[in-house]
Amino acid sequence: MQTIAITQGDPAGIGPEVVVKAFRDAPDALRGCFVAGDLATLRRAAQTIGHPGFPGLPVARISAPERALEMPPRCVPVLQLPGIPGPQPWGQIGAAAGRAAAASVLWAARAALRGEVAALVTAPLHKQSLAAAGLAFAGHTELLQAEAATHRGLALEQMPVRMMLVNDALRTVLLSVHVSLRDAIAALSFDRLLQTLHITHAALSRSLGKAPRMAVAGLNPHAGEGGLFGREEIEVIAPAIAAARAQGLDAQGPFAPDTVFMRARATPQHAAAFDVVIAMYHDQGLIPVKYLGLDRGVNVTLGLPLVRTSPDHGTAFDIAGQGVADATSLIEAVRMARALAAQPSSAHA
Ligand SMILES: NC(=O)c1ccc[n+]([C@@H]2O[C@H](COP(=O)([O-])OP(=O)(O)OC[C@H]3O[C@@H](n4cnc5c(N)ncnc54)[C@H](O)[C@@H]3O)[C@@H](O)[C@H]2O)c1
Ligand SMILES: N[C@H](C(=O)O)[C@H](O)COP(=O)(O)O
Repeated sequence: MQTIAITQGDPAGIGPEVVVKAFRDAPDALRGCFVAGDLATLRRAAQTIGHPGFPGLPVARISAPERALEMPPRCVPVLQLPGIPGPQPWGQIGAAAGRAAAASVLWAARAALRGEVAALVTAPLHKQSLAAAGLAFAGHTELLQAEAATHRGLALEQMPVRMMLVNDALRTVLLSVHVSLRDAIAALSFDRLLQTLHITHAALSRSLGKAPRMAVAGLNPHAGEGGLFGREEIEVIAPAIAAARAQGLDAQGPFAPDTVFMRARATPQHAAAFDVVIAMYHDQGLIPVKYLGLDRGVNVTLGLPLVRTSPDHGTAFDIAGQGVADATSLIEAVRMARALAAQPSSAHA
């Protein structure tokens, strides 16, 4: 069994406590996992889930990733990172919290790129704390892209990545992620959509074992209604789909964005018509997935030469430190990371 690094997340948020909960509630799934971060932060998190008769979980310092394999179930192994800031006030944006979250992700990313861990699972960080710490990345996706490009000696545009959100009913891949809606519309181009289709096709062909049926959502209401409500479908989206089809990909659309997710959703009564929906911007894709339940979704970065998954929720500052946060999404992220890492080629997972 290989080891998986879990990043601690923002110490002011629910990341550390969902991590310790996952070790408590899913010891089999968490076998071989360890936390890259700060021991005191994880010990404080373990206290949040203690109650009379259950004093919390043991949190043990390990000296190297492979030591995680020797840990008994329901013990949280932590690889203490040098210089990482310790516990921070719950629910507050801060530069020290951003530095701590970033240190954990950077360590885990580099370990994964060197092949020292099989995958990384990232607990949520707060993007404003990351910015306060002086890191010019919108989130994990952009930071990991930059680390991977540097590791390979490539320019950023030579390491294109995409965000995929998955639950048991839907998959969606986003054309653009953390940009304003105005910039997202500007980012829609023939090349970017074609590249998104190729990245999605490559990743899902590996994980599904067959070419994915890809539905492309329109940008405008009713996919433009024949040009009455916008021309992007006619001028950009349809030509990119046609080019992808000519290259042998199973891409269809553009479909009306308000109904394509319904058609792609798998239910016990209804087989999904598509394996994935390509969404034209962040909220178009993420609202349908998150609306089905934050506990069910997993965020996977496609295009990286490493496996990275994450829960689909954020730092939830409103409930941090109370021990009430649901760890299901993190547990699902660990299961998915293990499955992706076990594929014959996990590159561009
Ligand atoms: N993977 C990540 O690092 C990640 C993912 C999403 C958001 N974020 C960041 O997190 C910060 C806060 O984002 P937000 O407030 O928009 O979304 P959020 O997901 O943190 O919270 C939205 C709502 O869902 C609830 N919630 C979230 N996770 C929960 C859980 N595990 N159990 C129970 N309730 C839960 C919260 O209490 C809140 O009411 C932002 O900086 C955002 O960018 C990070
Ligand atoms: N857009 C993601 C979501 O809402 O789930 C989230 O912000 C995470 O982004 P990174 O994986 O890039 O941190």
